Parts: sequence; structure tokens; C-alpha cells
Amino acid sequence: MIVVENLHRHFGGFRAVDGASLRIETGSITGLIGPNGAGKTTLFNVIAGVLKPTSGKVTMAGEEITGLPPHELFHKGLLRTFQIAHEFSSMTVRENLMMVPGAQRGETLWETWFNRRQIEADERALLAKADEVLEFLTISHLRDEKAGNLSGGQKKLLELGRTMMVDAKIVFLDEVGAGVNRTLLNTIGDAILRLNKERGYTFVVIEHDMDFIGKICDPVICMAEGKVLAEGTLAEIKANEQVIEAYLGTGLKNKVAAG
Ligand SMILES: Nc1ncnc2c1ncn2[C@@H]1O[C@H](COP(=O)(O)OP(=O)(O)OP(=O)(O)O)[C@@H](O)[C@H]1O
Repeated sequence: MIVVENLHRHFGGFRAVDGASLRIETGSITGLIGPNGAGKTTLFNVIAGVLKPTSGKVTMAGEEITGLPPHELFHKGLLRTFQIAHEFSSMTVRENLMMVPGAQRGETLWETWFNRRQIEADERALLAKADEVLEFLTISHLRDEKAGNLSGGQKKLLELGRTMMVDAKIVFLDEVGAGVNRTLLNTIGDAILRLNKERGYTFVVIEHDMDFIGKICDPVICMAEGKVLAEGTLAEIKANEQVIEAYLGTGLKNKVAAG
């Protein structure tokens, strides 16, 4: 479980995150919603070590992780997808999976010369793992495609695939649905659900598409003005007066009312 207590992140005098407290249960797919500028991405970035907090505390499984750099969190199994570098566009999808840092043993000159057999065995294992990931995500047919040729949604699937190469345990996904067509969004949603159910991944998902949130997330946490307004099922959140007010205030009422 991740516990966030009274977290603040200010930019000059502006309080992007303004005393947010929340819990992310292990094994959940937690949705994070809220009007534009609510502080969702900033909160993500602080938890994932991309930004230092102004104040507040974050713990994971009881251990304080406040302000730890991304690579340390990565080794604890917590990652924000863009922490894994963006795809190498001139490499194939399979090669991109095999390049994920931490997935392969370091290739020192010494090892290349004297430990060739081990390296070859590692390569084969890595290849098999990449193929297994592609199969799981139902994109085996894209194996030899250059990553640069993938659609936005296919790149999101590749990002998910990279988390599988390092067996991440807690994955932060920011706006997976942005610019992704409905069919591919369903494939991404199914992959998230299966990773959660079959492999025990915990997800925290920022998304404006309420259909998507409703289909995969429980609970849903709603933020506004840097604070947590409400938590519950999507139906409960939609019925919450404060939430409706927050969305009304930005003219986005239909987003939360729709679906
Ligand atoms: N580096 C920064 N410097 C100054 N202000 C920032 C910075 N990053 C974010 N902000 C401000 O903090 C507020 C919260 O931004 P944030 O991106 O966290 O919101 P959000 O809820 O993710 O919004 P959206 O749904 O539009 O992505 C915004 O008003 C934004 O302009």
C-alpha cells in the first residue's frame, strides 16, 4: 500500500498540490480524476520521484519513500511509464522490449569475452520474455515493426509491455487514453485488467475518459485544486456534490456526468 500524507508541491506561490492525502491499496486499479489543473500529474510526479515535494510524506509498504529518485523507486518496483525512456523509433517493437534497463545483465567487455555462453543464454531468455509479453498484449504481429511506425495506442501498449519486462509492481499511467481509438483503448483496458488480476499489478490511472475509468478502476479518487475531494466507486463520485461543483466550475460538467 502507498500512503500519501498531507502532500504539498508548490511552484513559487502556486499550490499545485495543496495538502493531498490518499491511499493506494495494493492490488487495486485506482483511478485519479479531476478537472484540468487539479494537480493530478504533479501528484503523480511527486510520488514517482520525478518532482521533490514541498512537504508531506509518502510511504510504500510502511517504508518512507518521500523524495526518492525515480531509479530507486524503479528498483522497488514502482514506476511511472515515461520513466522508461520513450521508444527507440528505428528499432523494432521486440528490440524495444529487450532494451528496457534492468531487463538484461550488464554487458561488460569482460563478460563479452569470457562469459559468452552466459550472455547468449541471457539473450535467449530475454527474447523469450519479449515474445511472451507481446503475446500477452496481443501484439505479436507487431514484433518486427519499427516502433516509430506504431499508432499512439500501440505505443501505449508497448509502454505497458516494458513494465512487464522488469516485473513492475506498481505502475502509474498518465492519460493512457489520450488520442487512442476506442478499439485500442479497450485492448489497453483489458491488458491492465489482466495484469492486475493475473499478475498482481497495482495501477494508478489518470484519465479523462469516464467510460474507461468506469470499466477498469475501483476505487476512483477525485482531486480539485490540489486536494483530494472524494473517493469511492465511479457511481459514488459522480453523485458527490463537491465533485459536481468542481467540474461545473471548469465547465466540464458533461465529462463527469457522461457515461
Ligand atoms: N512546472 C510547473 N511550473 C508552474 N506551474 C506548474 C508546473 N507544473 C504544473 N503547474 C501548474 O500546476 C497546476 C496543476 O497541474 P497538473 O498538470 O498537475 O494538473 P492535472 O490535474 O494533471 O491537469 P490535466 O488534467 O490538465 O493534465 C496547473 O495549474 C499547472 O499549470
